Amino acid sequence: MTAPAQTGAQPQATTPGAARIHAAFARAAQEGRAAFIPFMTAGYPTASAFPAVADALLTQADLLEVGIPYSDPLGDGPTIQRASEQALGGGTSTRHTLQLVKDLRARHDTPIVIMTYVNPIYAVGPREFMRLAQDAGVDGLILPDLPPDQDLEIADLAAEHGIAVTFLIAPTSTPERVKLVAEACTGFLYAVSVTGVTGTREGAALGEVPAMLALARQYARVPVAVGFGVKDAETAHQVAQVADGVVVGSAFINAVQHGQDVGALAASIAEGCRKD
Ligand SMILES: O=P(O)(O)OC[C@@H](O)[C@@H](O)c1c[nH]c2ccccc12
Repeated sequence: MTAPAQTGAQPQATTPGAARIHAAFARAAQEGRAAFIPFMTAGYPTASAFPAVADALLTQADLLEVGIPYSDPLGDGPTIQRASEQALGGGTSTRHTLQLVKDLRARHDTPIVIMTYVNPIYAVGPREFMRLAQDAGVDGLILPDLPPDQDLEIADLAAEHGIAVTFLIAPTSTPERVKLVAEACTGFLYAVSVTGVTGTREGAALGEVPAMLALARQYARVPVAVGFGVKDAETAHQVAQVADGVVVGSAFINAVQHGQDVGALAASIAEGCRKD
């Protein structure tokens, strides 16, 4: 396995999920690309239509991020909030999300990471949640509202079940915070491109992102992905110059909502992820 671009550090594969995630980043890097990581809310637009949307994304994805719909999503902008409400209204629960992922993993070998706030994990029960996630073939968890120094139970249980964890940093994170978060990540590190909610980055400048990544790379033993506000091949290409992975969420929710061709958009953004 090769190290993530620009770090020289060897990713430490602490779990089978981490190994699969690191391999996906390494494969993309070998091909001269940042890993392409599309996001989709589970059960959106409906529970029955979700698998086809996910299949379209998975044909292009290096990793797929699946969101557990949740009623109080602090970090989510209006687009993803609406998708969550619609999915919840259609009956997509946390358990159902894990079943949808299990069905996807039966058809695809691409690593799948679950984005969830901690409440849905506690609602099911952390141990039961991890058991179901492992059984579904979940490779990693993205935990946007879990400070890695506050709840060691979740990260420990994830590791016990072979699942990697990802925490977030933002341009406002202090150097101490960046160090803490970067060292706690076992899958990849998620760097938020802006301070704010999903889907909101405006303008073309990368701003503080390169400095944030340079700091994160001093501590992270895992690849670093950037998300928030990437919406097309052009913005993906810009982020791909500095990041090991590019996360795209709201643009795909919008495409589904407007009946656009998700596979075509994914192909175009995946092409934008090349590093040149
Ligand atoms: O929607 P955007 O701007 O493309 O950003 C990705 C983001 O949606 C996805 O990773 C995500 C969805 N919900 C989240 C909550 C917190 C952090 C990240 C997320």
